[in-house]
Amino acid sequence: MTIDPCCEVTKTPVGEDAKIKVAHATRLSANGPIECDLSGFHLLNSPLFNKGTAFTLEERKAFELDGLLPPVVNTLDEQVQRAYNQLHYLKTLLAKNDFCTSMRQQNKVLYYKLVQEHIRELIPIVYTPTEGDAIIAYSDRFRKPEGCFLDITKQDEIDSRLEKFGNDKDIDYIVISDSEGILGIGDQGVGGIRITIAKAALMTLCGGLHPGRTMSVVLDVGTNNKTLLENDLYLGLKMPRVRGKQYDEFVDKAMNAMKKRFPNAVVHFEDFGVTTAKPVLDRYRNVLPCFNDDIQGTGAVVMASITAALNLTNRDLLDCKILIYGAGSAGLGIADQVVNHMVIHGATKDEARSKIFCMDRYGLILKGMDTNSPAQEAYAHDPKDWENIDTKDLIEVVKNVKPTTLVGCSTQAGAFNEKVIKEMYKHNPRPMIFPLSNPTRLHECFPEDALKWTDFNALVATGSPFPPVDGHVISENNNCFTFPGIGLGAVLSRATEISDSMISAAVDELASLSPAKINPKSGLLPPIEEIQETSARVATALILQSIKEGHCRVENEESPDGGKVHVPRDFEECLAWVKEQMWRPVYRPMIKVKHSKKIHTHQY
Ligand SMILES: NC(=O)C1=CN([C@@H]2O[C@H](COP(=O)(O)OP(=O)(O)OC[C@H]3O[C@@H](n4cnc5c(N)ncnc54)[C@H](O)[C@@H]3O)[C@@H](O)[C@H]2O)C=CC1
Ligand SMILES: CC(=O)C(=O)O
Ligand SMILES: [Mg+2]
Repeated sequence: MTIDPCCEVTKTPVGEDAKIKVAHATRLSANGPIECDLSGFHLLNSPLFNKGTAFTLEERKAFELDGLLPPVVNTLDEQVQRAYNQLHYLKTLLAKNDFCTSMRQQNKVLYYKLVQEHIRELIPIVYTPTEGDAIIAYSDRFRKPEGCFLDITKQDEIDSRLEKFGNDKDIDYIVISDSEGILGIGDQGVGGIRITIAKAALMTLCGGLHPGRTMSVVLDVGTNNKTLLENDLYLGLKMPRVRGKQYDEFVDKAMNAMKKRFPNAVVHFEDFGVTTAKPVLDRYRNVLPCFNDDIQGTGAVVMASITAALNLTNRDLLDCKILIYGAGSAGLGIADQVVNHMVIHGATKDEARSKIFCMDRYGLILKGMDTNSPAQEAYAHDPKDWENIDTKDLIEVVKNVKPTTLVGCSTQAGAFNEKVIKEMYKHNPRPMIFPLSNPTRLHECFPEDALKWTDFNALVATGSPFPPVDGHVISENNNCFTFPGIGLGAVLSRATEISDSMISAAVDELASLSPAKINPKSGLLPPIEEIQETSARVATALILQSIKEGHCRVENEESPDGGKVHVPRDFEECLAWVKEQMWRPVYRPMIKVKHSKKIHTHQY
């Protein structure tokens, strides 16, 4: 059985005699027929190849499906309509999430088409916030495994477990988590596999990566979640989370094995714990192409929202003062991204850092506090400037900083209360207020309140989706606006690394797409309905920057037509090159072949 997204077949006959001429237009061509050597029940049970009632009469003959399907042949649109009707009978969000999961396991094209057609309604079901509840309930609601489970007690099996997903050039993108800091719901043990599946699915939905070429991996190192440990049905390792040297060695073995087996894959770190996320990123970012979504993806989307808000209100980047409430992975990632961006746009590092104020559970981060992590110490302010001020009190800190931007990534629901917001508004006529803590119930404030308390002058963007408030669109300030484009760009350029300046280029591109410059009420970020176009543009900006920096490897590769791959330097031409390689949920004609060139067992 094979799927070779590199192969574009120019003729479209079905059957074993089909004369197949392969014309490689681009490395990942997303059009044309695909080869398949499955038939009968095996084919119907293969989510990547299954078309269900949409198999044509010719395909039913060629693939031995006669008698296994009712006689009517449906179009994809008809199937989507039927699936959408079924979804509507379901009463709870979790039941809808289950329905979508099982559809993804049956028929990928139909799943992605359904979600794409109803993206605003369904993204909160297949991603945050509902996915968080599905992760909490993973062991209780488990039906069918997806993804790759690497187990700290079975380290000699790492490679053989990865091998089941292919070889060498089979995988473009790996999402990996150790599950310690899932969304805002903490340590979820083995259930964290689902965040890697959800993020990989968004790479396809939003970033156009082929669903058979992404991979989801959980590192099971135990859990400190008491509820899970006490649950008889818990499916992961029932032991306390392993830390320190043993943990580091396990991560190291896993990363080396991935690099060896899938040398072209980009690695996306997701929802590691606050003490491991940054060290793991720092350890591997020069070893293989990788990024941490919570740190860099979130930093990038927040920086883009800040830029869009500044453009809207004619303010300068260097006039910003940013108060970050919750200095963990996301908070410090945002701080780092703002500093990088300011430096790229002309500030010195010290000047840029002086604009950032971080608060954590022990109050404003000041130099010499023994609770500071090394990453927090970089943003510590001089205690002399804060004498006689209660730095544990957010209102007092707001009063003294007079921030232009208030960002929440603390998981402290309601922390941005009326007094805090009104204090901010006193000093700033167009405050930027970004409560980012997921899921929705943990947001530091709700958009309706923030707008009401500021006479509708606040520029609000939130971590999870919210409906508009009195005609004001609330943008979802979620890393799903950046990681798909960053990942796609890194995959297509075959980036050797993902540098800060490549991410800054992505930020500028995303900010330039803000609809607020045309209509101030229409949100800081482009609508989710345009996410594929947005991701393609973000990817293009990243690729062009990777070329400037010498991080683009794809031009060393042989092009399918015999020469070397050439990436166009003109933005619009490069964008077309990117789009040509993006996978889309359409049924491609299928060619029956006897034997596959490659086996990807995970496609079954
Ligand atoms: N919108 C988006 O795209 C993203 C949202 N998030 C959300 O941000 C939140 C934080 O995520 P991470 O940074 O990954 O978690 P984390 O655990 O690394 O950081 C949370 C930080 O909040 C601090 N904190 C706890 N109580 C506090 C208090 N009372 N006052 C001030 N700080 C306090 C913790 O000490 C910790 O440093 C989560 O809810 C997560 O879902 C995270 C990444 C992306
Ligand atoms: C969105 C995301 O990555 C988080 O909440 O962790
Ligand atoms: Mg995350």
